[in-house]
Amino acid sequence: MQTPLKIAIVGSGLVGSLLAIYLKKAGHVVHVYDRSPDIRKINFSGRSINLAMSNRGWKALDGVGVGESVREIAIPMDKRAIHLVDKLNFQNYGQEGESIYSISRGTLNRKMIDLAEQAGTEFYFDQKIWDVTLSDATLHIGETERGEWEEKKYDMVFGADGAFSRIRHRMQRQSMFNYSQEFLNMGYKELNIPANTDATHKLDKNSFHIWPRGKYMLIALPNLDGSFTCTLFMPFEGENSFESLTDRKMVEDFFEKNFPDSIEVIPKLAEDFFKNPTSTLVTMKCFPWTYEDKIALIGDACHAIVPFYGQGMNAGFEDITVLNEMIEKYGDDWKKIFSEYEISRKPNADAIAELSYRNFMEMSTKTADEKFLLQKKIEKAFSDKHPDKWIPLYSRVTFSDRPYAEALAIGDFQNGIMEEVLRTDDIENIWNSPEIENKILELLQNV
Ligand SMILES: Cc1cc2nc3c(=O)[nH]c(=O)nc-3n(C[C@H](O)[C@H](O)[C@H](O)COP(=O)(O)OP(=O)(O)OC[C@H]3O[C@@H](n4cnc5c(N)ncnc54)[C@H](O)[C@@H]3O)c2cc1C
Ligand SMILES: NC(=O)C1=CN([C@@H]2O[C@H](COP(=O)(O)OP(=O)(O)OC[C@H]3O[C@@H](n4cnc5c(N)ncnc54)[C@H](OP(=O)(O)O)[C@@H]3O)[C@@H](O)[C@H]2O)C=CC1
Ligand SMILES: Nc1ccccc1C(=O)C[C@H](N)C(=O)O
Repeated sequence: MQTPLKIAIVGSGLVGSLLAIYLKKAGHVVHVYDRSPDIRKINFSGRSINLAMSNRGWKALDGVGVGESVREIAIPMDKRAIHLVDKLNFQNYGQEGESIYSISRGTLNRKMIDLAEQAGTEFYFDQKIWDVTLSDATLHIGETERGEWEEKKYDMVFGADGAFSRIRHRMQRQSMFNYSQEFLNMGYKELNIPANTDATHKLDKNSFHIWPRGKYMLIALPNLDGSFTCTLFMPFEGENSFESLTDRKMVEDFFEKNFPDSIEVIPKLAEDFFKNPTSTLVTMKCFPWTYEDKIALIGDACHAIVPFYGQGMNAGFEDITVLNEMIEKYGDDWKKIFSEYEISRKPNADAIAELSYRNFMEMSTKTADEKFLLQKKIEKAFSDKHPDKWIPLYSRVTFSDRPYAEALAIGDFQNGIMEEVLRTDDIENIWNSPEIENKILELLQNV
């Protein structure tokens, strides 16, 4: 146990509420503030309705003994179901028994807040934090940005307030604070595939469904009630864009032509299309993440990434695992804890930002390419035979807890080898031969 401090966490999202449990168990007084009403008392209407959870997320949950109760609300997806215009392909994510898990954001967030409260955390909802005084960890809270503010002083403040963090906003106004933000020219819109009348799923429920169409794509993740949440990713402007679909008929014709097998399972297509918002996608990077032993950013507040690897929450949960490792190592030396935490996490946050960006291309274009599926088969066959010599990039990111930066570097090296292997004559027929195995073994020597 550390010497007890009075700690405020800004943001009762996924990261803030899990962090609260960890800090409470370390012996601190923990207050969590959120600008929104208590998510347990309202109909959750947020975006990105379900999330894919993988190893790093589970590790952080298991670290405080809450993984089991979250597993109860998770649906395993062991493969991609790739919907081409005229056929359906499948691609396993990992080895037998390895899956990513679809979880409802609302249900998960409610559960985490319940668990944090049971652990002794105090929550304050409908409390907007507009500013923080870095030197003495004082929060400035009020109804409106221009109205009266109340001050609340703490020993330490964590900014877990998401991609548009106010705590980070204050840190940005220091010299030597680096910051960048980049919006994609692509947005997303959520649609719904309802359950069958007997509450079964209309598509295979243990697959992550993808309709890859190059510059745009549709995905669907299963929910416990038999429905799927679909997300359409598409450019804002130009041909095949949100801007170009202006009436019901255009939307229906677009889906009929491009996602023919989705039409019959999305009954309220046009209605949902015009009712639901088109949301933006942003990558945000910054450094440092901490100020003295007073303030620390965590989760999306210090590394918002595009969602295409399904790793944003997982990376935020891993921040907590690493912070906790530093707490266990350095005891009450918070300056050391903070500096080791940010040094350890920053290169990995940058690496998963890059990998996430690249994964759009993999999902929307490569999954529709037979050569790519062949590459995956070769990698799997080789890795089954030589697990000590080859772990595919996807598995390093998703099914391991090795650093993201290492996954990125090794993944690039492996990709160079695969490009060469795929250039072999008649590779379509000899991909599983000793010749190819030996070629890979040989290329692996050239480190
Ligand atoms: C479309 C989409 C799909 C995604 N899919 C996945 C996925 O499959 N897997 C995955 O791992 N990740 C996914 N993510 C990323 C994931 O949603 C985020 O990484 C995760 O929610 C970050 O959690 P957080 O707690 O840091 O921030 P948030 O969840 O944003 O929580 C921040 C909280 O802070 C509160 N807040 C903000 N400002 C203030 C303020 N000034 N005062 C008080 N409170 C404030 C907010 O109300 C909110 O409750 C996806 C993201 C998107 C956009
Ligand atoms: N990486 C990404 O591309 C993105 C990730 N996310 C993450 O997804 C999750 C769910 O997000 P969700 O609840 O839908 O978030 P929202 O998009 O609804 O954002 C929540 C609040 O942030 C403020 N905000 C939104 N857009 C901007 C902007 N461009 N500049 C400044 N402030 C802005 C708004 O505050 P106000 O009302 O005061 O203006 C808004 O109410 C969160 O984890 C979030 O961090 C969210 C968006 C993009
Ligand atoms: N959750 C997501 C949200 C949006 C886009 C992709 C995902 C993914 O999880 C992709 C998955 N990891 C894949 O590579 O097939």
